[in-house]
Formats: sequence, C-alpha cells, structure tokens
Amino acid sequence: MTFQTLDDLEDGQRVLVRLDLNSPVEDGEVQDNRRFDRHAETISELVDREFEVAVMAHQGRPGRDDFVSLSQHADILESHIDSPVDFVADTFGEDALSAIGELDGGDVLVLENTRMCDEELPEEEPEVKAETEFVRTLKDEFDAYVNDAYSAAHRSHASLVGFPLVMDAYAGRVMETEYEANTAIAEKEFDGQVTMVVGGTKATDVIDVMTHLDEKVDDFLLGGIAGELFLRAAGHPVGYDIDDANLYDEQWEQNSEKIESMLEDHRDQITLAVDLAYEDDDGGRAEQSVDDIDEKTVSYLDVGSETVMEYSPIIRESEAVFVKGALGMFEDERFSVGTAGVLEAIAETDCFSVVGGGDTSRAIEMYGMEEDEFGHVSIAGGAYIRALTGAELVGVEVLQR
Ligand SMILES: Nc1ncnc2c1ncn2[C@@H]1O[C@H](COP(=O)(O)OP(=O)(O)OP(=O)(O)O)[C@@H](O)[C@H]1O
Ligand SMILES: O=C(O)[C@H](O)COP(=O)(O)O
Repeated sequence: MTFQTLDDLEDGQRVLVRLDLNSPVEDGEVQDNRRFDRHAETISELVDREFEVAVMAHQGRPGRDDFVSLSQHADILESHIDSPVDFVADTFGEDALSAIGELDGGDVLVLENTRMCDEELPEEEPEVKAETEFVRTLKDEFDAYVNDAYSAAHRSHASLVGFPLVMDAYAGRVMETEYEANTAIAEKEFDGQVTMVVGGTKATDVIDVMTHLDEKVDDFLLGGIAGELFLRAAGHPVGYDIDDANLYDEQWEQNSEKIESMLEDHRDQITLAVDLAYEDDDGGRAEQSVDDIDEKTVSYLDVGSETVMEYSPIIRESEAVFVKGALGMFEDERFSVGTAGVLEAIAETDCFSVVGGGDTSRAIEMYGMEEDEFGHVSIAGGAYIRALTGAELVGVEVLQR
C-alpha cells in the first residue's frame, strides 16, 4: 500500500508538517544531528515551492531532563536551510494561531514542543486523537498535513495519527525514503548469520521487539541499559537505579517477565556483556568483570573492552548486522569504547548492515566513520526495529488509509 507524497501536493498551500527533531540535550543545549539534516530536505522543498509551513515536533518526555522547548531546534533547522525559521512558544493557543495567520508563502514557523500539549501523549486510537481540541483547532488553519516523522511513527500520538483522519495527508521525503528502505530491509532474506546489537536507554521498546525477532535473528549482542537489565535477570546485581535517574527500575517492572522468559527459551541466542565500565574516583574510565560485581555502587556507562573483543568476531562472521541503541554513553569519549568498537567492527566487515536510532546514528560521524561504510543508516530507532518485525507503524498506516 502506498501513500500520497509531496509530488501529489498542489503548490502554494498552507501546510502543517510533522517532523521528528527529538535530539540529545547536553547541559540544556540541543545537539545538532542528522535528523535536522534529513528533514531540511523536506522543508527546503516546501519553501522553494512557496508553501506556508508550520512545523510540529516533540522533544523528550515530561519529567525528563531533555523535555525542553523547541526554540533551539528552530535555530538549528534554520542553519540547515537557506531561509529564516521562526518559532512561537505555543502549541495551538492564541499565540500559535496568530503566528500561523501571519505566514506568507515560503515562510517556516516552528510551533512549541507538541508534548507540552496534554492531549498529545497518551497512546490512544487515531479516531480518539482526531477528536482532540489540539487537532480540531489546528486542522482549520491548514489545507494539508505532511508527516515526515517516520522515526516517531510507532507512537499513536495526536500530532502523528490525529490529523490524517481529518485532513488531506501526505508523506514527506524522509517518511518516503525511510519507509521504502526499512520495508525493503524487513523483507530481505539472509542465508548466513544475522546479528542484532541491542542497547540504548529505551529498553522497553527493544525488548518488546526482540521477542518478535527471535526467528529472524541468530545472535543478540546486548549492551546499554537494555543489556544491564538482561544481566540483572541473569543474576548479576546491575541494572538497578542508584540515584534519581530512573532509567532501570521502571523498565525492569515492565519487562522483567519477558526478559526472564527470553533468557530461559533463547539463552543460546543472547550474548551478554562480560565486563562493564564506570567512572572512577579520578574521573577516568575503569572496567570491572561482571562476575566480580557483588553490589551496584556505581553507574555502569559502557560495556568493557573484553566484551568488545567477544562481540567483534561474532560480527565478523555475520552476513547481516542490525544495530539499535548504543552500548554505552558514547557522547562522552571515555564511554565510547563499546559503541565505537562495535561500529568499527561492522564497518570493517563485508556484511549487510543497518544502524538505527536518532542518537546511535550520531556515533558514526563522532568516531570518524562514514555513512557509506554501512548498508543503511536510519534516523529511526524504535520505528525501524518495529518495521523489521513486519509490523505496521500506526503513523504510516493512517497515511495510507
Ligand atoms: N549504560 C548507559 N547509561 C546511560 N546511557 C546510556 C547507556 N548506554 C547507552 N546509553 C545512551 O543511549 C542512547 C541511545 O539510545 P536510545 O535508546 O535513545 O536509542 P536511539 O539510538 O537514539 O534510538 P531512538 O531513535 O529510538 O531514540 C545514547 O545517547 C547513550 O548515551
Ligand atoms: O527518538 C525517537 O525514537 C522518537 O522521536 C520517539 O521518541 P519517544 O521514544 O520519546 O517516543
């Protein structure tokens, strides 16, 4: 099934565009990344064709440090296209409507973080989202809706699934290319070994998907927060929160049964880290064998060098390698050994590879690798691995109705 694209959109209209600009935030500063670069292509095309463009996007989640305004995103987006990008600190209230009313052909306006609107987040059916005041108010201001946010298309949120039910809806260029690439990849068959490197912070997303990929993937190599939860299930005292970070315990509550049953039924397909890295008292990197950890007293921020040495030959023997999520907090060079080591092993190997994730794909350029050393680099994380299972993404599905 296909959707309408920008080729089907009549010139000069007022368009409401959903991008995924969800980015890493370090000390309050939004970090530029390839999501801006890729979405700039869609926005530039709309500007060149004299559309009046308003952009919706989200950043972080309420209660987390990365839940910030989109004002910096507007500036970064502007630096990727050749024309001004305005920002209004409002999602669909009077200020937003007045700024939208002032748009002229070729103008771009970024609206405030959609997740600051109460109706955006709860996961509900598209039909319910279409009835929200948020959707009902904004839809009257525009002639068409464009969804370019493939990487958020696994979420049934108002800005993603509500508008297509009540407006003419189109796929942007990123939506089109990511959908085509990931669908083709999901249909690929491999004769040899298929390996999936699973890490990152969104353990709930990856563990759900792992349970659906156990026939397609021969070897899961674990790291990141997800890997620590598997180590906890295997009897090691890691994968617990030791401060207010709230990265582990809630995800453990949600997933412990699934993890335990995966370990029980598929132990031979799951490879766990043998050592982990942490920050020592002098601010350096220290490593500890998993077997020597009696109690969690520090935050483990990377897998250790021994683990990279165990994972690399498995990668070298693979016909296909999929990566979702970083093996450590690679943004800090001290904790990049796992992520950079595994990506380098993939780049050096003649296998088919896909690296996905808004954050994870950033590690490629940070550590001196080139995108063309990999089969496909997706700016989608959760959406791409869900697509690998052959499942429809709700945000894509409503565009195809
Ligand atoms: N042990 C760890 N402790 C803290 N953070 C970690 C650890 N391991 C990995 N990370 C962080 O995980 C992040 C990447 O994982 P995340 O789950 O956000 O995936 P992603 O690649 O960005 O995919 P998505 O697009 O779904 O967000 C990195 O920014 C990295 O710093
Ligand atoms: O970064 C992502 O994977 C998407 O923007 C979805 O964000 P979320 O996991 O916070 O819903």
